Amino acid sequence: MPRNPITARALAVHTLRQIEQRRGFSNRILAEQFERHPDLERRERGLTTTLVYGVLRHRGRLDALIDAAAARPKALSARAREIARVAVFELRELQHPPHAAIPQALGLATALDPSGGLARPLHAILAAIDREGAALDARLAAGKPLDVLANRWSIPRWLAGRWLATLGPDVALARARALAEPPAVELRVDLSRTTADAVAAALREADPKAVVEQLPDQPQALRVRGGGELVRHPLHERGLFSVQALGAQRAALALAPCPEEHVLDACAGMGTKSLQLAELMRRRGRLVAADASEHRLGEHAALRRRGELDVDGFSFTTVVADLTAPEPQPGVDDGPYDAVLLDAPCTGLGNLARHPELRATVQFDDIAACADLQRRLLDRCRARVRPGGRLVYAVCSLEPEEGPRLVRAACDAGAFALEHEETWTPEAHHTDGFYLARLRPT
Ligand SMILES: C[S@@+](CC[C@H](N)C(=O)[O-])C[C@H]1O[C@@H](n2cnc3c(N)ncnc32)[C@H](O)[C@@H]1O
Repeated sequence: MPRNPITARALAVHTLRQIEQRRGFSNRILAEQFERHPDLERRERGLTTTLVYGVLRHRGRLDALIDAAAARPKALSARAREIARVAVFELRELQHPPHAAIPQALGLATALDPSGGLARPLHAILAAIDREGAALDARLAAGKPLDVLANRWSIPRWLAGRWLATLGPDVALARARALAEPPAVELRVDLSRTTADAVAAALREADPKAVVEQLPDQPQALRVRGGGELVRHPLHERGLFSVQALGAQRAALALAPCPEEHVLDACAGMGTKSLQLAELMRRRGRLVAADASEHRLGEHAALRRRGELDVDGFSFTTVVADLTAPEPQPGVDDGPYDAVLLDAPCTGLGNLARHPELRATVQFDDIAACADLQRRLLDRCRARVRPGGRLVYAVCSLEPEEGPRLVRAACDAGAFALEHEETWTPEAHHTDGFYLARLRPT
């Protein structure tokens, strides 16, 4: 007999457990699960994605609601709590009717424990939240600012305290609200080979329900909602667009590499910005993409093909190197560069909407640890820029120690002159948090 296909709710619970146990990136673990269930229909994949990201974004609030409704909240096993979180998210955030959300959750609980020992307390919790959820949510939204940020908006308490101190309650609350929203997919169009109009038209044709927005002051950018899995689109396969957040798109633009220049993409990772640098260089000159992770650089073979980077007059090399090392790194230190992009490793705290699992994994001490690594990378990368050349320092975090404070300290120490600075915030720009600075070594 054919096995029953897995349901979206069951797969969401399993994926959430995996993300928590492996402390992994949500997008990678979800993609891995979809690969294991290739027969899952598009609609079910969509619901699984909504449930996984929604529960991660609202976890603090869902737990506060469950704790308020449960007779013995500590008695819930980790899996039972995950089933409850999914159902409460459906009831409170998606406004799914109880007759859809509750029996599904009870079915999962009964499959785990056929005696009903799990389903009975779960039923009591969900019935209470169905009856009183609006009042419970109103209570979470009405306390002291620190409690509201932590309980209603699911910001880790230590981070909520920092935001209140540095941003004040209004901005902290606006940021937390913005980070609770599912973000649109942002795309960068390769303007050296096509136009934003042409890509927008192709996306609308592929999915007439997709909402594709062009941004007047960012001609390379598109913002898409509901367009399905865009990385499967043929134009993505040809490298004519890349998935990249708006602020991140600005880093290479701020560096403004020219054709024939010698450019270093320090911390190139999987190469999204390397491809953009090549586009801006019109595929002429020399581009070195370096990173400590051989695994991440492994993506560059596909990038080379998608981006048509193997052309006469353009040298694109990929180098595994620790860019903090004091000794010269072969393949990287073969001459000073006209321009260096340092897209530094960071806490990722600007990305809490797109990577909501970071709410649970990033800790206070990580900020100082990242800032220390960033300082060493900035110092070594400065030595790689030719006199008169330029460096763009960028991070997807809005914590001052990783961005403006670090850059100011380097400028105050006489290492650089600050030429340009940009900060992209979720509350003001409806995108991921991003900071960048263009610096001239002095
Ligand atoms: C923010 S990610 C880069 C993302 C990439 N630029 C992109 O656009 O896809 C930071 C990168 O820094 C790399 N990294 C961390 N420590 C490093 C070091 N000491 N030397 C070189 N690269 C390092 C990580 O492997 C990671 O790929």
